[in-house]
This record gives sequence, structure tokens and C-alpha cells, in this order.
Amino acid sequence: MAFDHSKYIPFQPVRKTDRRWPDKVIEKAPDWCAVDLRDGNQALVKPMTVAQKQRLFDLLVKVGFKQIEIGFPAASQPDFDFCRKLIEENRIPDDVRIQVLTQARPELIERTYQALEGAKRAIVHVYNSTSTVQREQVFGMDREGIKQIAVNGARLVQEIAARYPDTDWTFQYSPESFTGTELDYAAEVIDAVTEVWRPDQGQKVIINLPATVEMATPNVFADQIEWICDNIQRREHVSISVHTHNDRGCGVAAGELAVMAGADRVEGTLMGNGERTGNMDLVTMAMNLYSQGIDPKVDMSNMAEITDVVEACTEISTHPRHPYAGELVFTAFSGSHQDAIRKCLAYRKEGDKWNVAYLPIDPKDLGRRYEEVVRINSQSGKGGVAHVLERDYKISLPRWLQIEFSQCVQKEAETHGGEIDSHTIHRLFEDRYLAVDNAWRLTTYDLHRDEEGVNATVKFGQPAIELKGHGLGAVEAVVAALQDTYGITLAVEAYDEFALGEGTNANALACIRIVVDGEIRSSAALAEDTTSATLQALLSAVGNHVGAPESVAAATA
Ligand SMILES: CC(=O)SCCNC(=O)CCNC(=O)[C@H](O)C(C)(C)COP(=O)(O)OP(=O)(O)OC[C@H]1O[C@@H](n2cnc3c(N)ncnc32)[C@H](O)[C@@H]1OP(=O)(O)O
Ligand SMILES: CC(C)C(=O)C(=O)O
Repeated sequence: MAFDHSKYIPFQPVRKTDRRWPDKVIEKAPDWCAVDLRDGNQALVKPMTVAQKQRLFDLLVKVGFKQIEIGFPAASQPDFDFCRKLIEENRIPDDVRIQVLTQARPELIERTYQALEGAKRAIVHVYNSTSTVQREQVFGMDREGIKQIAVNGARLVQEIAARYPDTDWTFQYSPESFTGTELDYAAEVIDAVTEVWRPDQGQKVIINLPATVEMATPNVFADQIEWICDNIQRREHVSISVHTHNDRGCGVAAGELAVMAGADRVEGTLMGNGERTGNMDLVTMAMNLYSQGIDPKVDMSNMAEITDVVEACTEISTHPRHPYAGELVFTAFSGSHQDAIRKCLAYRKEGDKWNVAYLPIDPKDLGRRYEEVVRINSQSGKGGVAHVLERDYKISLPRWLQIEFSQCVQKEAETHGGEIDSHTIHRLFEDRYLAVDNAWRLTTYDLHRDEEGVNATVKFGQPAIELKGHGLGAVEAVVAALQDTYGITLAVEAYDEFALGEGTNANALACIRIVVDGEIRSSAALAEDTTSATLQALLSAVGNHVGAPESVAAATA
């Protein structure tokens, strides 16, 4: 059997009885390090050109990242050239520290420093694999041998740095494949490295703990981080960094739980590009903090620019459901969601804290528009349809007409499939309710009130027909005239008038529902004033039932 789960070994949980991280709450942003130009780049089908790297670097600086891993200069000429370009062309702002990666191999470390010559400040990041699988199967070495690679690398990093005293150096060590490494052994290697570097004597040191491959649930990673923080020497003198991958889809969760467990720093990439299923997504984690009222210390307000640049440099498109960044992440198609969003937005007052159902953050904060929040398809309801007409055409519908019209929109959506845009919704409304048959087009009206009510005269159609009637109000008077003239029974079930907002040609909208000879007819009309709109809506509704006015009048006579 090819699909055989029994060939996999379950991950062993960390034996821990003093777990504190589950009760912690993140209250401030960690130090961020963007590794798009290194881990992101090494995972691309087409690694970035120097020009693409420059564009992405400039974006990372603009967004506010202060530590940026720019590549693996000893591994490829473009990475080396890019490092030289940044330094020689003085393109690194004073508050930004570039970071470069190297394996713990002498020739690579030498070349790394050549790439960094002249840098004002830099992080040299050296790594070697420490996991059981790598020790046994890749390096064929025991624990001591692997530790020696780390220690030799650390020594060389320190020695060569001393040749460049004008640069402000930070050293970073990663026990690569940390998640597959026994914790006591990881601590032993880290201690051996910090014994060389002596952060307690003033050297800036970062110990980066990678989930090179995400192997367990994020709580297990948090246990590993808390354990290391509790058990390494010189903890208070080093910055503990994490670098998570997304193999199980929990890269961000692991990063967040690791911060709860004591990590000071988080490495990741914009939109999570990186090896296999990607790196920890900086956009998501930063925006998760933001949505909790925590300053993420990076500015994601121009999300369109972030996605544009990342897409252009990685040649990977953004998933429409990508948290905070995807095209559809602030869009509701479902009727009940649309209804709740519409009501919450209407309820909200200037200066209120954000508390809108179905929208974890205000889309405007990321440069998005409320227009894209409600979009209509066959899953939508009356609230959404009403919202679109209000938003785009300043047309407010009474509840009874929202119910009726949304069924018409839904039928259209079901017939054609997919989305119905706002223009089509408006056209459907016009065709179904606003269209006026010339034979029933109101030309003039005259209303006189006396003690017994209103005497109404209406003229409509071409050639003009004039009707007179009497009633308690204008509508009742015209209803009476129509009943008498056409021999119909007519009752008005509902009618509503609205003054229209700015930006429309008419000033008033009237909506009416009548029962004529036992049948329901609804209509609406736009006009200069509410009385004209109401009378026109009434004539149109009657016309829908009666047909050509003269012939019926003649037949009745
Ligand atoms: C988890 C990560 O993301 S780590 C970053 C990984 N990034 C990359 O691999 C991209 C850049 N790498 C490269 O371009 C190349 O691998 C290079 C230039 C670094 C090295 O290239 P080469 O030496 O030609 O080949 P290769 O990578 O296969 O070398 C592996 C050798 O390095 C050793 N090695 C691997 N990692 C390390 C390390 N961190 N420290 C010391 N030695 C190491 C291996 O044991 C192997 O040794 P062997 O040749 O005796 O078997
Ligand atoms: C070099 C290290 C930090 C790495 O990229 C990883 O382990 O994923």
C-alpha cells in the first residue's frame, strides 16, 4: 500500500512540568529579521537578480525592518555582488543591520567576510546541522564531531571579524535542524559556541533556533524554546531568535508561541515565501499583533505595494485568501455576513475601537476600500444587495422591497453563476422597478385639500389621459380614480418615500406595493419630488397589471 501512515515516527513531546508559556500574552513586537533575500531566495525556481534583490531590499527598509538577511554571499556570485553593491553604493540606512549566512566551513567564512568588507554594521550568521538524522546520515559524525564544526566555525567567525575593527559585528549561530535535535545536545552546542564568543563580555550574539522542518505541533516548539531559554548558559546576554517553517501549516503559530516561550527575535519572510511550504510569514505575524492593539514596529499600510513587489521579485502570486493581503480576505459573499458587516459599520461612530463582525481589522488600515467588503453572488442576501445599492447608487430600499428584490438578484446569480457586480444589480433594479411605460408616464398632477380630504387630478400617458379622484390623502385619491376608471380592485400594501443622497439626478425615490385584483405588484420611481415619485410608482404598478390604459378604459366604458 503506497499510502501507509505506519512508516512515520510520531514526534516525542518534550517532558516538561514547569511550562509557563501557555499563560503568557504577547505585549510587544519581537525584533524582526526579514530573510526574504536569503531563505526566500534559495527556494525560488529562478533566484532573484541583483536588481530584484535591490527592489525587495528597498521595500523591506521602507516597511521598517531593521535586520535584513541579504543572502549567502559565499554561495553564489549574485549574492556576493549584491552584498558589495549595498556596501559600496552606501545603500544601507544607518539604523539597518544587514545579515549574511554562511555554513561553518573555513573557505565560506573567509569569502563571507570579503563580501562584507566596508560594512558599518553586520550580522554574520553561521550554522551547522545538529539533528540526529543529519549527524547519522548526512555528516556521519557523533555529537562531539558536530559540536566541533560549530565551535571551529564560531572561532573563525570571531578571528576574521577582528581583522575588520571598523565594522560593528553581531555574531549569530543556528543549530540548523534544531527541532530534530535532542534539547540537551542543542544546549551543549549553543553553550560551546557562546563560550567562544562570550556575549557576557560584550560581544553581540544571536542564537537562532530554527524549525528547519516543522515536525510537531506549535506547542511542542514552544516547549523546546522555553526549555532552551531555561537551560543554556549566558541566556541573559544573548538574543534568542526563532526561524520557523510552515511544513505543517503552523509557521506563524509556532513563531507566536515561541515568543510567548521567551524568544526575543523572529525571522521570516513577507508573505511566507521560503523553502518547501515556506517560512514564517512576517505579514501575518505582524498584522496579528496589530489586530491586538500592539505596535508591530513595521508599517504594512501599503499592502498593495508589498504584494506587488513580492510578486514581481519572487514570481509567485498572492493567494486570494492570504491573511491580510489576499484579494478576498476582506470580502463577504455570504448574506448573513454582509448583513452583520453593514449593521456594524452603520453602528460604528468616529473614534470607536474597531469592533465589526467578520472583519478582524479595518480594511482601510491596509489601504483597502469598503467597496470590496460586500460582493454579491448566489450566497448573498437582502442586506448585501441593499448595501450595494446604498453604497454605489445612494438608493435605500424599504425592508419589504429588499426582501423582494434580493430574490430577483439571487435568481439572476443562480442563472448566470459567479458574481453580480454593482452595475448589474442597479440595472436589474431599474428594469424590474424603475422602468416607466410611456403610456403610464406621469405628466402633471394637481392636489386640492378641503375638509373632506384631497381632490386629485393626474395626467399621464401619450396621448394624455386625465383622471380625477377623491380620498383622505393624495395616494388614496388617485387609487380611487384608478379603481373607478379601470374597474379594478386596488389596495396599497406598502409605500415608502426617501430623499436621495447627493450625487443622484433625482431628489426622491418612492417604492410601492399594491394588491390589484388579488395580485401583488411592486414598483418604484425616481422623481424631483416625493409626491411625483409616489404617484409615478403607483401608476407603474397599476400599469404592470392593466397593460395599455386606453384599451382597458375603453373596454370598461
Ligand atoms: C536550512 C537552510 O536553509 S541552510 C541554508 C542552505 N542554503 C543553501 O544551501 C543555498 C546555498 N548553498 C550553496 O550554494 C551550496 O550548497 C554551497 C555553495 C554553500 C556549498 O556548495 P558545495 O560545497 O559545492 O556543495 P554542497 O552544498 O553539496 O556541500 C555540502 C558539504 O558541506 C558540508 N556542510 C553542509 N552544511 C555545513 C555546515 N553548516 N557547516 C559545515 N559543513 C557543512 C556537508 O557535510 C558536505 O560535505 P561533503 O562535501 O564533505 O560531503
Ligand atoms: C540557516 C537556518 C536558520 C535555516 O534557514 C533553517 O534552518 O531553516
